[in-house]
Amino acid sequence: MSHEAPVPHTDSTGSTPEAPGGEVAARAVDLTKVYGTGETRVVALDQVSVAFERGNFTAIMGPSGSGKSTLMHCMAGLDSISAGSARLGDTELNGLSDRRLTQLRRDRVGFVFQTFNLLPTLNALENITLPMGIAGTKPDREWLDQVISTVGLGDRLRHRPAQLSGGQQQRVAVARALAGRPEIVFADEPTGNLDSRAGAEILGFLRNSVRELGQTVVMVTHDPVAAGYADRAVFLADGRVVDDMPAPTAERVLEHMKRYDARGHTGP
Ligand SMILES: Nc1ncnc2c1ncn2[C@@H]1O[C@H](COP(=O)(O)OP(=O)(O)OP(=O)(O)O)[C@@H](O)[C@H]1O
Repeated sequence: MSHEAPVPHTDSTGSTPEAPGGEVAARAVDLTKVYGTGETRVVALDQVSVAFERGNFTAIMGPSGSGKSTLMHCMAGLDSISAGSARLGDTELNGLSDRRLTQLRRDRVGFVFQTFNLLPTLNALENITLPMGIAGTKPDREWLDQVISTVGLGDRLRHRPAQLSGGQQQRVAVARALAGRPEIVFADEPTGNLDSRAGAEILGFLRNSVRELGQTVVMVTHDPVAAGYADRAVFLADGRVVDDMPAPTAERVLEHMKRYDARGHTGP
């Protein structure tokens, strides 16, 4: 196997109450994000501390406006941080220049978006390998084959996005996110534009990428069924972490959401 693809770092920041297991892939400590000033000031994240364990599949849940996407964007280096710390491996993101953040996203993070975000003029395989082309790294053939077979794209690699169903396009996006063997994959409502069957397939692939390929996945979702595929569900409300559920099932997540809504977000 070639060693040109980025290999996950092996720093051992250890187990903490915020990451109930082994090594930590990404960690927020007292992470605060404020948008705007004066009357338009919004505290989107209010001293959030959470750690995402390596080789784990975490769902971030919470009502609309609770800060899910903001947390993901700050942890992925897509948005700046107002106060506190966000670390990817042992790299502190707070204070990194735009250039370093761009490099970090390119080399160490995989992304899956609700809207697939594929380039229409490229075929599936070209879309999958494009980020590596930009980064100047050569695909690790064995890993790439494994990823492509995991997401079941073998006979569709020469098709362009318009010739693929939504579910197939999202499979390409998942393969693209995994192709560079990133330290962490962030998925923002990855099944939001799919019917339940295609959604289940994508969630199965994300879960397999964790179980079989050892990847680390953090997924923002509104959907209790989607959260049921994860190893852990972290619940946000009003910019704070309000609950942390190991081994979530769709039923328990739904029950939690009902209970929490019934309390009107007033805390435990
Ligand atoms: N660029 C921005 N400028 C100003 N306020 C913002 C910005 N982005 C998010 N916010 C505000 O921050 C808060 C958290 O937003 P965020 O998008 O993180 O929530 P969310 O939980 O992902 O919501 P949804 O489920 O609706 O996507 C909201 O009050 C939102 O209005």
